[in-house]
Amino acid sequence: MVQKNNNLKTTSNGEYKLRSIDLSLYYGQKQALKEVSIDITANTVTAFIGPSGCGKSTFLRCFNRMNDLIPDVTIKGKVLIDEVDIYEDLIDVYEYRKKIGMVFQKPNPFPKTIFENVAFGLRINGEKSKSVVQDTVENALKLSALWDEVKDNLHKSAMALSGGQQQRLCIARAIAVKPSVLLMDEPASALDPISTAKIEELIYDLKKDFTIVIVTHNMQQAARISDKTAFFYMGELIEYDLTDKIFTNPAKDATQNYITGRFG
Ligand SMILES: Nc1ncnc2c1ncn2[C@@H]1O[C@H](COP(=O)(O)OP(=O)(O)OP(=O)(O)O)[C@@H](O)[C@H]1O
Repeated sequence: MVQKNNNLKTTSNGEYKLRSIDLSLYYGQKQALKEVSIDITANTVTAFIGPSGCGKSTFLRCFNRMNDLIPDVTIKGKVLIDEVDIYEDLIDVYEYRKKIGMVFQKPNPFPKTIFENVAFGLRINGEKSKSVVQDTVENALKLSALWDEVKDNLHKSAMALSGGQQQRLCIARAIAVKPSVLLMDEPASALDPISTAKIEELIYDLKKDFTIVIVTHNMQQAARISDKTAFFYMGELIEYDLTDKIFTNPAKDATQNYITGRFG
């Protein structure tokens, strides 16, 4: 059973791992995010919920500057990681992206062995020590609750794994380079219920070491695994609070209507 942390620190700015301040984002003329401000505490799970097209994924992608890759995007406001504004011109995007791991909706292992998938980021970072690579791969696979299933097949193709195993492999690949933040965009929506349960347990375990932000359409999932929940609607952050509060006694009618299935 997932244990929630209902005593999250929310007082002083210095305590937050991730923040956005009045963040607006436009795709061309179309405004997809409207002055979104949020503070996320380290070592918590935060769920972004809301109807399709409300801006959840766009907002998630602001935290690793993935929207920079999309032409004609304009971003106003601030995004801070460890109190550093990541949209400041001087920041080294390559360096700070190492702090952020990302897991996508569909598992996307490389057509390489299981071992090489997890070792990939270390190799890119120039790690030469065989024993460091070996130990890191093993630890990442253990943290991702995949080690026991793959330890005898590390040099077989990752493509032969099941969808759920592939997704845990992608989590292992993301955490092998020791980010401090894990962004997950509907990481279980393409998986069967058993694999989904494994990913949910894993997310809960990983928050000891990582700050996790997850976009999900599955409200039961948000209720089960997250400490705080942010409800978005039409590009606005409508309500952000402890998950138990959002799902039992939300402050806004729109949140209430959404969680009770009245729209979305
Ligand atoms: N690359 C893009 N170019 C133009 N518009 C985009 C782009 N990506 C998203 N949008 C638009 O921005 C708005 C927010 O989209 P986004 O994908 O962030 O929403 P979402 O809440 O994650 O939706 P879903 O739950 O369906 O994934 C939508 O109107 C979408 O059409």
